[in-house]
Amino acid sequence: MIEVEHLSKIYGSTAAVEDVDFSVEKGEILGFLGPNGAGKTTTMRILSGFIPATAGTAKIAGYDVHEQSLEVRRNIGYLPETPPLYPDMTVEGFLQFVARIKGVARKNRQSRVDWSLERCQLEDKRKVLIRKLSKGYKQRVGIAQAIVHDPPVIILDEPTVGLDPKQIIEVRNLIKSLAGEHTLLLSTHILPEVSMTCDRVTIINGGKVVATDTPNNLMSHLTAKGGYEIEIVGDIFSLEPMLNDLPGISQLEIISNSETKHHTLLLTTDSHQEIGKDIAALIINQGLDLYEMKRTRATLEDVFLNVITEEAATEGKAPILGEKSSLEFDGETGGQGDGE
Ligand SMILES: Nc1ncnc2c1ncn2[C@@H]1O[C@H](COP(=O)(O)OP(=O)(O)OP(=O)(O)O)[C@@H](O)[C@H]1O
Repeated sequence: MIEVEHLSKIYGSTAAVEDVDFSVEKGEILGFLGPNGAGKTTTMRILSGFIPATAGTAKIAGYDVHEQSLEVRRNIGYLPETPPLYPDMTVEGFLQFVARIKGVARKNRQSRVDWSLERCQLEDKRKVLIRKLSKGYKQRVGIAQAIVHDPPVIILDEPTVGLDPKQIIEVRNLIKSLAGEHTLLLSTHILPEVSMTCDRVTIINGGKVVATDTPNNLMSHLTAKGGYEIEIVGDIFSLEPMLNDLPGISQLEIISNSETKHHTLLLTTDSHQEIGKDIAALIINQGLDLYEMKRTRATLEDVFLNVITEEAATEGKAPILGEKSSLEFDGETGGQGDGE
């Protein structure tokens, strides 16, 4: 449904997007994940026909975004980072207006408007002026205007930015409910958003695609970096060398309280072997009290940092871990909503 090949956009001397390839299958939600300035908005603006690419091709539902822009506009619903709303119109009036300019036949307009109001849970706000709505409701109107002409492809640029945690959950549920009958491309710099919402994720950094896979596959590539977190009480002098000698353990960190003899063991394993029972046996045989033992696995954060660090290393650049600050690891930090 969305096919992007060798897409590039150069602004003067800045390559905002460089040789980007990805595709989105019918009914799928693809997350487009990257830190600020990665090239997400630029790619989405090219796909929705707002700006031309410098090189490469992009097709929406089989139509070339450059050569067949009219067909592309009919087949696409786009929510930019800032929704294009008219504050002095009512919700229903605005959706009627958008349906008209998007070419919905007069006889179908009211049913399309009613459908999008219902899908976005806006029915009781239909007569309210847009300027009187909370940020969360405005975002729903933004999504409603993107789907009112029933496009098969929906592109959403950072749809949950600035929403409070309750609004974030509501908008994510709405997005998930649109998949299946629609194909969605969703940009975000919030890591948990992709694992919660998307079927696959394309990671973009510095204008280039650095990985594409399902969130689970991306994480399982790093299972080798999993390990165990263990809480024990007792004397651990003889346990420490035994653990270090145990095959499959690549790293051992111990945080101890010498007064209470309470120790937290952080073990990193370097293989796919399950060695939990061997570790537990060693602890018990040493006469220590085992309070808690849990498996720790790679997270999407690890995947993201891993791929962008590898990318920087292969290009001879310094690792860009500093950019971590522009990527939210905790998606529930919005907090601008004015209540619903
Ligand atoms: N009109 C423009 N003129 C010049 N440079 C631009 C323009 N638009 C974007 N850029 C640059 O292109 C790069 C990619 O920007 P883009 O907005 O696509 O990133 P993004 O991943 O969407 O980031 P954000 O989440 O901050 O919007 C950045 O370095 C940006 O400064």
